[in-house]
Amino acid sequence: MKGILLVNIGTPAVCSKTAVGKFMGDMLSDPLITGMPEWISRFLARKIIAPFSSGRSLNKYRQIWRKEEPLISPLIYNMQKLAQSLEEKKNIPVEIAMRYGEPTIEQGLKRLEKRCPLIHEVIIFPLYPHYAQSTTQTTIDEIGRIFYKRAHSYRLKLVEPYFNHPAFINALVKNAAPYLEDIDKLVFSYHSLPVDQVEAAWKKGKEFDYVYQVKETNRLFCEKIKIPLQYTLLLYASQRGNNWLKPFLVTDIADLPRLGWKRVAVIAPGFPVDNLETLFDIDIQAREIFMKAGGEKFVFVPSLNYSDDWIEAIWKITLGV
Ligand SMILES: C=CC1=C(C)c2cc3[nH]c(cc4nc(cc5[nH]c(cc1n2)c(C)c5CCC(=O)O)C(CCC(=O)O)=C4C)c(C)c3C=C
Ligand SMILES: [Fe+2]
Repeated sequence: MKGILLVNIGTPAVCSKTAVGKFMGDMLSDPLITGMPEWISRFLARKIIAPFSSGRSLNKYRQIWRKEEPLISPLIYNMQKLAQSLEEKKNIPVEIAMRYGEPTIEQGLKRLEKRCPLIHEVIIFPLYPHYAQSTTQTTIDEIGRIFYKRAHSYRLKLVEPYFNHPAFINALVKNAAPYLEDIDKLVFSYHSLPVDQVEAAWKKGKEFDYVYQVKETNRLFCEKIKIPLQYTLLLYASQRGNNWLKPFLVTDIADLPRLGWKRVAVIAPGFPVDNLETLFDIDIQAREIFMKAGGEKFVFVPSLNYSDDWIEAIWKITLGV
């Protein structure tokens, strides 16, 4: 029997300062996130960054946290719904796991093992379509650590970045099409990254090249939906420093009304399920900046979440067809 583990970056367990601080502390202790040695990352994360900036992040989480039952983070909610639908539609056990926070990857694997004692293959499906050391690589490393600690009696299949898979592009197009009428510009928003991390990986080839991969997704999306690439704009969001990939969404979105683009749609193909970075950084923060700068219409394109086309895409990507 086979099983699927959907993996994402993580989210706080509850909407409180302690939980947000813990999540940020775990994440920012990872040398693959910070690019610094482990002991420095750990010290800065737990003693300085988490205590001092968790209040600001909590304020953002408060605005996007689910207001109806279940009162959980949207990222967990969307992943649970996705797992449930995938399991029902494809008749395969599916669990979810987080790189930071819970359920951990180890807990996710144990849940699959418990549910299916005869499991012979676990397919790890990262909810990051593009390679980054802070997502793809740290997930691979964590799985390595888990497998080193104790013996496992099944084989592992790790799904590679699927930024150009036709089924992923098809799901993006089907999901976005209803939102793209009557707009002047389509903005592709991707998570920004430290330039040194991107450059170090890019030298290894296209399989590791974040910027190449996001541009490929955009090109294939435009080709499929039949809109010229010139009608779109690539911006990077959620940067945490100046030497991160530019142009930044928060600065450049404010220029668009002055340039004559007063009606925009923003899509974030790097996030298959909605989370803080889409629901706050784009739908709340970028919207406010754009409208204050004279924009007339701001359309937020929701992530794929648990749509049927996305479930079909996961299935095809998993099977390698
Ligand atoms: C494409 C996906 C992501 C990349 C690449 C990424 C890089 C990255 N992130 C941080 C620091 C933080 N990320 C935080 C939250 C967060 N990040 C992603 C995705 C990517 N991060 C998601 C999906 C989420 C959370 C979502 C949720 O709970 O809904 C946070 C915490 C909160 C905040 O204030 O934003 C931090 C901090 C770094 C430093 C980095 C690359 C080096
Ligand atoms: Fe992040």
